[in-house]
Amino acid sequence: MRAERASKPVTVRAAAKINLHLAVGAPRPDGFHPLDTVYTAIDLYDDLTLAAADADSLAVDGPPYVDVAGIPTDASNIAVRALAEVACGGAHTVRIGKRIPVAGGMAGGSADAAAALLAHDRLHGLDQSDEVLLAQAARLGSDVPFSLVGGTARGRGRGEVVERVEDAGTWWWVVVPSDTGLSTPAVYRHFDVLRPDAPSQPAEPTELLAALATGEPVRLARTLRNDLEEPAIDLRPELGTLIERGEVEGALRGMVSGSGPTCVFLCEGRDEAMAVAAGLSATYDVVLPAMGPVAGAHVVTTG
Ligand SMILES: C[C@](O)(CO)[C@H](O)COP(=O)(O)OP(=O)(O)OC[C@H]1O[C@@H](n2ccc(N)nc2=O)[C@H](O)[C@@H]1O
Ligand SMILES: Nc1ncnc2c1ncn2[C@@H]1O[C@H](COP(=O)(O)OP(=O)(O)OP(=O)(O)O)[C@@H](O)[C@H]1O
Repeated sequence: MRAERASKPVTVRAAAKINLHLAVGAPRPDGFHPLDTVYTAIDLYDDLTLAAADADSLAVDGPPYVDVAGIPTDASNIAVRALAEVACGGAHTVRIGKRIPVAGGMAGGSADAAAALLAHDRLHGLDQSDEVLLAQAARLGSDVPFSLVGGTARGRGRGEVVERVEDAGTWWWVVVPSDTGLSTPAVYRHFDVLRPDAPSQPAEPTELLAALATGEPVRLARTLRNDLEEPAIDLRPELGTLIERGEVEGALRGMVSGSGPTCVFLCEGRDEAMAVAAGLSATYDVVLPAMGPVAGAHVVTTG
């Protein structure tokens, strides 16, 4: 969220997230679930380029593992919704270079929304405050404020109230996307079926925050938690098999990312991540080593 000003096309890079702690409470009257979560941003990015134009247009491309066909190119695209939210008049071309799996539980759409908000601000030289951008982000989705902030941060409310937390580590991951996405609302609905006794206050990440401050991966692995893992695996039993396999290959811990179906594996370091990735590649087509934490949405090119 650094201030850079430009009237030429602006490219903003925004990262995928992993929920290191995702504690979910009983649904609120508005249907959303209260969360206590700790997000971390990893070096798997979407790049969004915004330019002023005579007519609106949107184009998306990405490597074969990205389900480009599953991304709407009309007004329902969340990047387009973000621009509509902040519309200052005038048309835009939007180009999204997508690397974050679609409907994968890694906040891919949220990353694009955050990128669009920041690109719009910089393209038009608005230089709005972080508070204004964060409020715009929260209106677009629960994960969008974190996509702006990046690093490692705690999220409360429905996930949109974010504050940075101390993180002394460089964490190495292996990311394994699925061919077919999972609907976030469907996973929350299944959580409600499996956990009718969910508490109104979600569990706090006390042990996890202490582990983050030590920078020790073995300790972090012991404290990872995702309350949406059980419903995601119940909907997609093959995810349980994948998690077991990654741990056999040497990961400290495997887990479902957010609402899934992407699975992520925390490893002791870079070499171990490469070895786990090589082992999983024998069976799984797309296996992506990654590290974090990395920055939130930021300008990479202007003009
Ligand atoms: C699963 C997570 O990725 C974990 O970080 C998020 O909770 C989902 O965040 P998101 O995709 O930005 O979600 P939103 O676009 O705000 O909401 C999509 C849908 O997810 C469900 N939802 C989302 C967040 C939340 N705290 N409770 C919910 O029940 C609701 O059905 C909502 O209609
Ligand atoms: N720019 C976008 N990129 C990806 N999907 C989009 C976009 N705009 C709208 N969508 C729609 O949103 C749905 C959810 O996509 P997204 O990739 O954000 O899921 P997700 O990563 O599981 O989200 P989260 O982790 O925040 O719950 C897609 O199936 C698609 O129909």
